[in-house]
Amino acid sequence: MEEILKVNHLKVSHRDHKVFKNIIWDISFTLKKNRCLGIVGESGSGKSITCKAILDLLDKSFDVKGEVILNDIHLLKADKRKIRQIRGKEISMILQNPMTAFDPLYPIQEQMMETFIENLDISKKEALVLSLKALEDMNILCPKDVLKKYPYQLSGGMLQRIMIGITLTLKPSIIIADEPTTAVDAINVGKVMEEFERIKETYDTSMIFISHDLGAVARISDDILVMKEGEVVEEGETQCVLRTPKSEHTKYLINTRKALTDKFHRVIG
Ligand SMILES: Nc1ncnc2c1ncn2[C@@H]1O[C@H](COP(=O)(O)OP(=O)(O)OP(=O)(O)O)[C@@H](O)[C@H]1O
Repeated sequence: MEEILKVNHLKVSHRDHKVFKNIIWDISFTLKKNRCLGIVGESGSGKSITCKAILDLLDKSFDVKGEVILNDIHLLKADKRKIRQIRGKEISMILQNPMTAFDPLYPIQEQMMETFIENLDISKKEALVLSLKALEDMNILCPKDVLKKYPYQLSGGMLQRIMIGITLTLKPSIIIADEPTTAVDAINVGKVMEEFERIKETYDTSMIFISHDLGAVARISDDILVMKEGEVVEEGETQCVLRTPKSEHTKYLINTRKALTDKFHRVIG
């Protein structure tokens, strides 16, 4: 299977005055074309830092070593302009909190149009058509009204679905979704997850899906990477790893998830 993104011996450390801390020890993995790689691990295991390091989104207090190769381009060696282009066109990130991705001062329509004009080099008229289509594709009701709203007038779930719509319109080769349901209310979590399943089925894209929720990762990913304290403790095809986990930590995550599900079933009878 064709590999689209290769991460080799990634190491990340952080320096705050005289305090030095290793965050990612030495991890390697690949994202295969048209597959979804789930990265699972408890809070603080290094999932977000790994993805930010890949996209050069960490500030100067972090030191990043190793190789990140996207279609033969070495991202950690590429100049800032090239990286910015890649972030817009090749790799898109869907963040934990969609509220932070939107500017509170402008209506959704203006922000969507600006993003499309900047990244797709199209006219205002075309950008408006695309904005409407992006919301329609997400099955968002009354899309014309939604476009007129300010971010604070919409729920976290709605904003995240709009974010997904924007991302899909840009047609990146890779989508990185970092805990995309964290800021979404319980009622809308299902809808956002359904959108991710639809992306997998319908679009020609490869995806990294990060979550501390093993259930969500199991539902969406083809391959899985289990992280603990900045290291990869297990990797492989998701169904295979979940059926026959080798690492004690994977077993622990599976049992924790099972205990939660059992409790839920007891509560709802
Ligand atoms: N800005 C920062 N400065 C210093 N250390 C940081 C910073 N951001 C994260 N870290 C540290 O890096 C480690 C990994 O954090 P990271 O955010 O990648 O974890 P995570 O697995 O994504 O957790 P979560 O599920 O809570 O988002 C943690 O020990 C965290 O304290």
